[in-house]
Amino acid sequence: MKILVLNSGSSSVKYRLFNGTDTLAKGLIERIGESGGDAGDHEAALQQVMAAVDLDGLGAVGHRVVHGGSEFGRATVIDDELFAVIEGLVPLAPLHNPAALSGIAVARKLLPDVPQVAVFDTAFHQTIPPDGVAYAIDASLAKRWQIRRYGFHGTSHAYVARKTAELLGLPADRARVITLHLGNGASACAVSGGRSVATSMGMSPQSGLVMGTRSGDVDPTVIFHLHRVAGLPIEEIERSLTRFAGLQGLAGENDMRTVQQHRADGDPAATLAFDVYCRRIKEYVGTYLAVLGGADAIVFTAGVGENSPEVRAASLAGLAELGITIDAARNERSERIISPEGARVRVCVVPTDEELEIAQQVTAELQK
Ligand SMILES: Nc1ncnc2c1ncn2[C@@H]1O[C@H](COP(=O)(O)OP(=O)(O)O)[C@@H](O)[C@H]1O
Ligand SMILES: CC(=O)OP(=O)(O)O
Ligand SMILES: [Mg+2]
Repeated sequence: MKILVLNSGSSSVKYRLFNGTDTLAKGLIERIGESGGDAGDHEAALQQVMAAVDLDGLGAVGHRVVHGGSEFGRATVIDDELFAVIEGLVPLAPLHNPAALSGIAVARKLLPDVPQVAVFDTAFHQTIPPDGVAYAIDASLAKRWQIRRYGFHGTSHAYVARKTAELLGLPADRARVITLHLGNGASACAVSGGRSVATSMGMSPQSGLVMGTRSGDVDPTVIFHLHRVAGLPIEEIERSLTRFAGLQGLAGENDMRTVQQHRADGDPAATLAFDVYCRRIKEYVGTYLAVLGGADAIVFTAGVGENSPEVRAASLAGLAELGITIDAARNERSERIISPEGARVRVCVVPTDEELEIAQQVTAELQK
């Protein structure tokens, strides 16, 4: 079946046209809404995508939808009701869900007879047990306002955990894998027998690891303090913690390649940013080793995870006592397995492929 996959991000749209698992066409429209960007807004970007690909004989459109709330554990065909649900979740994923909604709206208008299917970042994390999703806050408030951990990047964590188990010949129903998705957004996940049991992002894609422009974990008092003592309006605090935090906040650069260059040149701010970034990863690895009771594999993926030997080495340094070591030469070459022969915990580099995973989930859903 011919499937168009749309991965609409906060400022970009990635698209890929599949026939089965073969890629017929793909592309990226970047810096949407910025001066000199590829498109003025998401709608214009999606019109460009639709004009660029041959839509003849298309069987379905698969949409990456970041926030699906509590209800969706699998890919779901989009009708008016689901569209409204995704709209209702915009406050919980303000950087991401609006982009997906424009993609769905444009695709429905141009292709009214083609099924549109949503694949949610949150779906894979529906298996996290109640004690892994509840925040210890007033339970009546949490219930009324849907406050809980949802978790994100699920499509990527699911794909990479499965690929890792295949690569290492681990039994799919028992493998314990810690997946580290380090892209612009970044999150860690503990996967037991192919099911997510813990993840670092929470109610929104804001908590957990340090990211390009997002803070990751901070004490909530930071927000009260910035409001009450520093006098910043709440919108400005949100902007600061989502757009001017993370690597950007610490080093003035959101791109890990630039941070690494400045660090190599001896810039103290870039050095601190790199160290905070890697230390946070190590803290989550320790947490998930405890949650899983040990791990068969730790796997790095996405832009930073797949391409930065420095981040991989620093994040797992000093863990030999726990059976975790990295072979420097293998790491430098970004080989699939970067732990030494015979290591108790295998350390891997496995490229993610959210678009392929979305296409496969869409096919499975429509053939059900
Ligand atoms: N060779 C590299 N070394 C370090 N970081 C890299 C390298 N290549 C890409 N990256 C980083 O990967 C990040 C983007 O990851 P990616 O998975 O493409 O993001 P997205 O979430 O937009 O899909 C950027 O911070 C970029 O700096
Ligand atoms: C959920 C999320 O953070 O996505 P991205 O990494 O694409 O921003
Ligand atoms: Mg991404």
